[in-house]
Amino acid sequence: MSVEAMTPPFLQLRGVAFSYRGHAVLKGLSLDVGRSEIVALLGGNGAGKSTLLRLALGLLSPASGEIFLEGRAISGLTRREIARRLAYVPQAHVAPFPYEARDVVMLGRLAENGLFRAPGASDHACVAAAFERLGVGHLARRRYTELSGGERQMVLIARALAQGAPVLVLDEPAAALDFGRQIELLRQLQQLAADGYGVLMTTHHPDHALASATRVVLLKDGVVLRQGRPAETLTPESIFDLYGVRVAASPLPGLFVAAGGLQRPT
Ligand SMILES: Nc1ncnc2c1ncn2[C@@H]1O[C@H](COP(=O)(O)OP(=O)(O)OP(=O)(O)O)[C@@H](O)[C@H]1O
Repeated sequence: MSVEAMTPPFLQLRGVAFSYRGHAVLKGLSLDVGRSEIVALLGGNGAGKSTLLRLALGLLSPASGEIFLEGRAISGLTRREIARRLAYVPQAHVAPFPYEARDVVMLGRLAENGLFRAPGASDHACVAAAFERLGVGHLARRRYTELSGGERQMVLIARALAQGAPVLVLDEPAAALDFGRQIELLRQLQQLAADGYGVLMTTHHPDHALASATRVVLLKDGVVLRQGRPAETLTPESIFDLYGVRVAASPLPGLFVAAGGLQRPT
């Protein structure tokens, strides 16, 4: 058996169910995120996508079923152990204090350092590398509160990279971005996946999933309606089942495919 086959996926959900005060949101849901995978989670408003992310982050506990990070049950991991395995990118938010963007990214190092150790040279190098990798080094000294929504989103992704976890969990990462930056973001995610990261993201854009995901998971009524390769899974029928709207077979309305895939012309 190959090493690949023996290594457990970065993230596994097995039969996960969850209710908010008697309101069942997830009813037995299973999915995996492995190395170099981009898993896009789609579902209508209120389908339970954010709830699923909160469960994966260990912020909520399932009523039944199990969640594993690198094969270890999340229920047995400390917050720090979870943070070393999984980094969360929330939707771009406004910070209460005018930190410099590089200080926001340094927060990603907390998982490694804890609250009481001052950042060292290796932490500063890690933060600089995260900015560099995303091509947004020019934002490092800017005040986070003065950045645009799209710029903040890139800073939050840099923070997740600085955390050093192999799985990135992103909540609608393209929501605040203009069209060009959406394409750029998806390209970045593809590059990160090519480098071995596992990516789990929610999206309201089937076209984003088609363009970038290795697998899509369609969530409805608390269960996985379908999951599989984007081109085979995102069909007019499944879009209708998911959102109740009829779309043409090809191209989907509103779908603009960047020439040559997601590569931006240089
Ligand atoms: N803290 C909470 N207490 C009670 N109910 C909640 C809570 N958070 C979410 N819900 C409910 O759980 C369901 C799933 O919500 P969730 O935010 O996970 O959906 P979502 O798929 O992320 O939705 P959207 O696409 O609109 O962001 C909704 O019916 C919502 O009203």
